[in-house]
Amino acid sequence: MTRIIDGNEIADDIRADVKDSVETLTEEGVQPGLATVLMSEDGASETYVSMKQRACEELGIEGSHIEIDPEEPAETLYDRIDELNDDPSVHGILVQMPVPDHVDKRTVLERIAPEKDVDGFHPENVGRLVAGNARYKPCTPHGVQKILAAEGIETEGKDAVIVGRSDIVGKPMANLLIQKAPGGNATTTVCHSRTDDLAEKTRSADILVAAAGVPEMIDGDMIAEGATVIDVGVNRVDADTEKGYELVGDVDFESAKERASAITPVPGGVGPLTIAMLMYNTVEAASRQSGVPVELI
Ligand SMILES: Nc1nc(=O)c2c([nH]1)NC[C@@H]1CN(c3ccc(C(=O)N[C@@H](CCC(=O)O)C(=O)O)cc3)C=[N+]21
Repeated sequence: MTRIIDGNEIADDIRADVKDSVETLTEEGVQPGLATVLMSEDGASETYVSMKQRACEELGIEGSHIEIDPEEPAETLYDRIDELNDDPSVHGILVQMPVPDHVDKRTVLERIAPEKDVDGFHPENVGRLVAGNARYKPCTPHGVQKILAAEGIETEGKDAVIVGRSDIVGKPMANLLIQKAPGGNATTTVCHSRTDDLAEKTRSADILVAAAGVPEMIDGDMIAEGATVIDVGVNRVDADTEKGYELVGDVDFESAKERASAITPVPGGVGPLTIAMLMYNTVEAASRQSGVPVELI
């Protein structure tokens, strides 16, 4: 029987643990704070940012939110980042991606103080991750590791295939899976839009991570019998629903579940973990910046 992985349940356990650590910090007079910055009128981005703020509220993390009109000059965003860097009540800063075209993404990522970069996207933090000395593991790949651990899926010695080479999922996922560390030690292949014979590669996977951002591009015949399938895709496709869209993954769930031994659904798979790990990183940031130790698993 194929196991349908319940991401909400795994995220709940992590959030409970994070909440305990928030209490430890607040008892010591440290109120963990996360600032989110949105410079976009995109509906999906607005939804994700409000979900992050709601998660803060639930866990007792002080959430603050800044919205910048996407027509504003890039300097407005850079200035706000500087202010947040200098604000001791803010331990974590997240600038929701994507930013408008006239804003230089690299400048944004480099402007955030590395200690407050709870996304783990600052080049210093990327470098540390690659060197096996991560400060904050990027939320989505970290969440995928938590799913595999919670489900008892061994990575060591296994063939892991990632489809997608983005800076926020594909590349850090590959780095975590090849690390000489628990949740790593996998033989890791990264595929992308220029890969010859993608299906041949995906069929060789014991663990397949789909993170290309292309709706339902991975179907059952691209998956080995008994593989673990982790679907990172969150694609909004037009549909005759109340919201006017339907959320679909990068995996064709119906055909994939006939072959996989375990599979994450969309929604309710990786997404909830992304938010839980953001809370986790924020608490870690507050602990490091205050010197008050916490125990996070
Ligand atoms: N600086 C930055 N950091 C991010 O972490 C970041 C970002 N920019 N830009 C966009 C992506 C996307 N992302 C998601 C988070 C949660 C869900 C999530 O919880 N999804 C729910 C459903 C949500 C819905 O109903 O739309 C689920 O899969 O069950 C999805 C996607 C974070 N991102």
